[in-house]
Amino acid sequence: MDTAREKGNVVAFLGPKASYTHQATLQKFGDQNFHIVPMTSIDDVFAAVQAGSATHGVVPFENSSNGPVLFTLDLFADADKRHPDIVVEAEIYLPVHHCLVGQRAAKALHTAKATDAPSLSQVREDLDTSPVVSGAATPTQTAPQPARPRVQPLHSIKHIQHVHSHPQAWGQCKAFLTAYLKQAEKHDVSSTSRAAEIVATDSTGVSAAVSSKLAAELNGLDVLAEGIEDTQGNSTRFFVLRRRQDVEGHVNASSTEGVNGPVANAHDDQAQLFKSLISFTVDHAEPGALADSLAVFKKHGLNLTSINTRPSGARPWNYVFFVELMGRKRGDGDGGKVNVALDELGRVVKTYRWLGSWEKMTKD
Ligand SMILES: O=C(O)C(=O)Cc1ccccc1
Repeated sequence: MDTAREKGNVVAFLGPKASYTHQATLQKFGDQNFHIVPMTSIDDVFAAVQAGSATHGVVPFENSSNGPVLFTLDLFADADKRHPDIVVEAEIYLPVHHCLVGQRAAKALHTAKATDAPSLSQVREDLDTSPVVSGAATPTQTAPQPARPRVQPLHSIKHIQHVHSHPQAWGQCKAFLTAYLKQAEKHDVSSTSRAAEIVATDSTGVSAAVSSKLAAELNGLDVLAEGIEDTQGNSTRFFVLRRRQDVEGHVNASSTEGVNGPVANAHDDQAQLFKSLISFTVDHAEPGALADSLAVFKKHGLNLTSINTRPSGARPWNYVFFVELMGRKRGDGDGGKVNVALDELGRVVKTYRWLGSWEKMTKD
C-alpha cells in the first residue's frame, strides 16, 4: 500500500507524464513523500483539490512572454461557484524550451500505410532532405516585419500537416510556427504531453506536437526542431493549490512564519517576501468603481504586481478583476496591512475573494 497516499499526501497535476506541469511538480515535490497523480485537465486539478481527493494541485498560471493561462484564471474566477475553497499556497518557476516533435519524413514514409494515399504522396514529395522551408515569414499589412524564428528545423518538416499543442504554446512559438508551419492545421489539446501522445498514435506521420524533449522521448518521437520558443529565457509560473481550511493557521515549513498564520508580531516590511492574489467584481454602472477599488491598495501602501480581467460569467460584458500584490494576509483579526485593505475593499466592491498568500520565489 502506498504510504504517501495513505497519509493523504496527494498532488494532482495537469498531465499526462512529461507535461511542463509534471516537471514543475517534480521540482517542488519530487524529493518528498508525495503521491503524484496526473489529471486530464486544469479543471480536474481544481476539482480534485476542492473535493479533497488531492491535498495539493499544480496548475500553469502565467508565461513570461505569452501572459496568463486563461483556463486557470477562469477557474479562479469561479463563475459556477464550484471551487469556493481553493487558494494558492506556493509558486514554482520553470524554464520552458519547446520542441517540435513527430516522425522524421523518411520514417513517416515507412510507417504510412498504402491506404493513406494523400499523406503518403505528400511525404514522398517531402523526402527532399533540405531541412528548412524558407524560414522567412511573409510580410502582411498587419505584420510588415514578422519576427524571425530563433532556430531552424533539424530535419525536413514539409510533411507536417497537423500540429497539436496546448493553446499557451502557440503564443510562445509564434515566429517559428508562422515561418515554417503556416499551412499546417493547429489543434488545441489539454496539455503539451497529451499532444505528444496523440502524435505517437498517428501512423501516417503527418502530425507533430509542440511539447518538451522529455515528452518526445517518452512517446518514441523524433525531435524535429528544438528551442522553438520566441524568447530566450521563456519561463512559466505554476501555482500550488490547496484548500483554504488546510492552510489557515498552518506554518509553512520553508518560511519563518505562517502563510496565513497566527504570528502576531510579524512585521509588514516582510511584505517583500510574500505575494497575494485577490479577485473582485465592481458595479459596472458606477463611474470610478474600479479606480476606488485600486485606491484602497494604494492607501495601504500595497504594491500591485499584476492586474488581469476575465468575463465574470454572470452577465455579458461584466468582468472579474484579479490583482496580485506584495504582502500576505495574516490570521483573521491579526491586523496586517493586507487584512485591513481587504476589509476596506469589501466596502467598495460588489464581491471579493482572497485567493491565497505565498512566499515569493523570485529575487527582484
Ligand atoms: O504543462 C503543460 O504541458 C501544458 O500544456 C501547460 C503549459 C503549456 C505551455 C507552457 C507551459 C505549460
